[in-house]
This record gives sequence, C-alpha cells and structure tokens, in this order.
Amino acid sequence: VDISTSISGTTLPNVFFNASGVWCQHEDELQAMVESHSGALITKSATLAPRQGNPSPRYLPLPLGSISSMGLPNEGYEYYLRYACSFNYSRTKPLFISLSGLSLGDSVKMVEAFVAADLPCMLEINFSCPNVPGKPQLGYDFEAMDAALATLAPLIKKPFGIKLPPFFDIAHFDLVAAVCQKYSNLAFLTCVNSIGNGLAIDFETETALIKPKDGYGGLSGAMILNTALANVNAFYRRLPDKQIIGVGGVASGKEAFLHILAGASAVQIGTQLMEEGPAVFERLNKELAEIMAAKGYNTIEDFRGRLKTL
Ligand SMILES: O=C(O)c1[nH]c(=O)[nH]c(=O)c1I
Repeated sequence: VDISTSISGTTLPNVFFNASGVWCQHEDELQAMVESHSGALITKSATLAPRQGNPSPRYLPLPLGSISSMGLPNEGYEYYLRYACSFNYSRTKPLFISLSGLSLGDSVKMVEAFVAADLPCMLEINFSCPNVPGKPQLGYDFEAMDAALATLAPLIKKPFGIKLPPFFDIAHFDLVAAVCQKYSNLAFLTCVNSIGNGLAIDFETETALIKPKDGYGGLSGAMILNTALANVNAFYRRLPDKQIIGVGGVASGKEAFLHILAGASAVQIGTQLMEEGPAVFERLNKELAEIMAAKGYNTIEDFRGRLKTL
C-alpha cells in the first residue's frame, strides 16, 4: 500500500488503513475513509445476503482494548460489489474488499461475482470471524482452510489475501504457513483477527458486558498487541514470498513501528479507529514519521522485518 504521504517534508508510504469491520459497513463510512489520511480502505466482511448481526450491546471499549461480538452485520456482497464498481481507482487510494462466506459455496458465489466484474480492488477473504453462533471459524480448521484455498485461489487468479485468527502454538504457525505456501497467488496474510471468545464482566452488576453469546466476544486493542506481533513475525519468517498486513493493538506510531519491525508491510487499525475516528490516521502517519526520523530511517524498508533477537 504505497500511497505516499508527505509528513514533515519527507514523502513516506502511507501504510495505514482500517481493519475490516471498523468504519466500513456503509457507504458514508467508506467515504469518510476515502477522505481520511489513510493509505487505503477495506469494506466490512460481506456475506451473500445482508445481515443485521447480533443484538446490542455488541461492542464495548475496555481499559486495555475492546470486546465485540457483532455477528457479521453487513449490507450483503452486492452492495460492496456496486461500491467497488463505482469506485474511482485512478484518483483515490487502494480499495480492499473483505468477503466472509457462511459456507464455501457462498464464498465461491461472491468471489465469482467479483472476478467477473474484473476490478482493481484487492480481495481479503476472512477465515476468522469468531462471532457467528454455531459457526466454528475456518481459521482453526486447517484442512477446511486448505480446501477453501484450493477452491478459491484458482477462481480468484489475481493476487489476494486472507484474514487469519491469532495462533498460539509454534506447530500451528508451521501448519498454517505450509498451507498458505501452496497457493502462489495468495499474496498477503492479514494477522490478526480478534482473539476469539473472551469474556468481560462488570464487577458491580456481576453481569457480562455484551449481550450476544452470554457475553463471549472477540478481544482487540492493546491487550492483543503482543499476540499480533508474534503472528506477524511468525508468518513473515515462514513466508518470505508473501506480504503480511499487521493488525492488533496499534494505537500510536510506536505500535505501528513494532508491527513493521516484526515484518508487516501495512498496518490496519481497528479499536483505535473505533474510539478516535478517522482523524487517527493523520496522527499515526505523523507519529511514525517522527519515530523514523528520530531513528534515522528514511524508508519503511530500512527497518521492515529487521527485528533482532538475543
Ligand atoms: O462479529 C463480527 O462481525 C466479526 N468480529 C470480529 O472480531 N472479527 C470478524 O472477522 C468479524 I466478521
């Protein structure tokens, strides 16, 4: 995502954009993203049919991040296909489309429609929605993930990416990387989705904070930064021919710097965008540029992936 941004005189690639799900369900939100200082934008994960999602309260900020169980509310893939057809690709910033089929058959139908439209937007196939009651997420079923990629990668033909859940076992990093390596047009991995099925409880009322699923929801924000950095770096080390988009716990230029040091080529913002609004992107670009200047780095490639170990 090298939409360059000129901060303090230097032109830097603008590596920031929204995490799918935040500020991207409706056209007015997407327009606010276009007008923001983000380097790109991505739509809310789409299903075949529109969905209301789970009952509210379904998102809440927490002291160290947030908990959410939205339940895949979206306008249906045709809404985002129309948006992608009318998007001005020459004048704006790169557009990513997130698809999250409730079945492989649904994903195939949505992918076929986007492929038929032959648009410059980039597909990010979501393998990791943790909040659809009764639907275990694909990201934790490695055979099903492999089968889905075996079907979808040849259909998509062009470069595309997948949104992965966090993994917590070295053997899982190895297994998932081995699956991803098989698909040459799988160009990027977005790591990580929320840490699924956490539980936030109100001490006074002794009640779960969010309504869906007895209060179980995805954990995001500061509390998942170190898990996100580990996943970005694990796949960066294992998949040198692919790019990693880092997401999880980025609230300032500092966490963005750490994601890039771990290997990220771009950085998505979720909870902090939810809390601060699209103005967050101007601040993040400025802070990252200041950190780079202070450390003597001129470009992202001067430090991307250069994490040292002891
Ligand atoms: O509940 C959601 O809509 C949701 N929530 C998440 O935390 N990740 C996802 O990929 C999705 I699709």
